[in-house]
Amino acid sequence: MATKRIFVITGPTGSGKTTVSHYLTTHYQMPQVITHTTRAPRAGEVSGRDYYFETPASFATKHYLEHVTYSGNQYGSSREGLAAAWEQAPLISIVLDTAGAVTYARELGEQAVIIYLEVPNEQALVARLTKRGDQPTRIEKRVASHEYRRDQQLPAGLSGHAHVIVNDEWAMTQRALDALVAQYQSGPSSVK
Ligand SMILES: Nc1nc2c(ncn2[C@@H]2O[C@H](COP(=O)(O)OP(=O)(O)O)[C@@H](O)[C@H]2O)c(=O)[nH]1
Ligand SMILES: Nc1ncnc2c1ncn2[C@@H]1O[C@H](COP(=O)(O)OP(=O)(O)O)[C@@H](O)[C@H]1O
Repeated sequence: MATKRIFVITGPTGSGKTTVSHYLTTHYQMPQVITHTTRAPRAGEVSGRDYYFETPASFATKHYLEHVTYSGNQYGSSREGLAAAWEQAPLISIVLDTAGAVTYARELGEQAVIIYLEVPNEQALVARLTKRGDQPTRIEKRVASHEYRRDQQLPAGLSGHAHVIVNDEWAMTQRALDALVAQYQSGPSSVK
């Protein structure tokens, strides 16, 4: 049985975390751990596929490995969700803010393969969020939030532990992801 690992996809809003997660699911059938949130669904988002959308009361009833407040909403990932995804395959993925990624690196050690995404040009990032359909007021609030500013830097707790991918041209990102999957499908490895 191959070693169980989790690809933890992190980075600021708009850096491409959802896009990368979707790519890993569609090209490598990598199950994604679905997390819980009290934020309202965006157009097209479905509960149980994108998130489990919760009320503050229902959010409080779950058992979390870690949970955070991000830009005024709560988010959390459960141990049960992790176990359920590993039942399906040894390589799974999750999308987290950088605080969650630090917790995973600390709790799971080498089992957590951290992928930190960045988009160096903020204007390009805002243009992507606009194209995604985010409301201008929502983008302003997000970009001004403490959590967004914090997630623009690789946290000290992940330094030497994260694979940094500059998500500028998608073809380059895809190549970096393909190389990483090949590396972990063929056995254990260290961060380069
Ligand atoms: N720590 C943690 N972060 C989460 C969890 N679920 C989602 N996030 C992160 O919360 C942040 C806000 O997510 P979202 O509202 O979907 O906005 P997005 O950044 O535009 O994708 C993102 O950085 C997500 O990666 C979770 O269970 N735990
Ligand atoms: N390399 C890329 N080039 C251009 N647009 C991209 C690229 N990667 C992602 N996008 C687009 O940018 C927007 C934000 O990406 P998304 O995956 O939703 O980010 P996040 O989950 O980190 O907030 C989406 O509309 C997505 O299609």
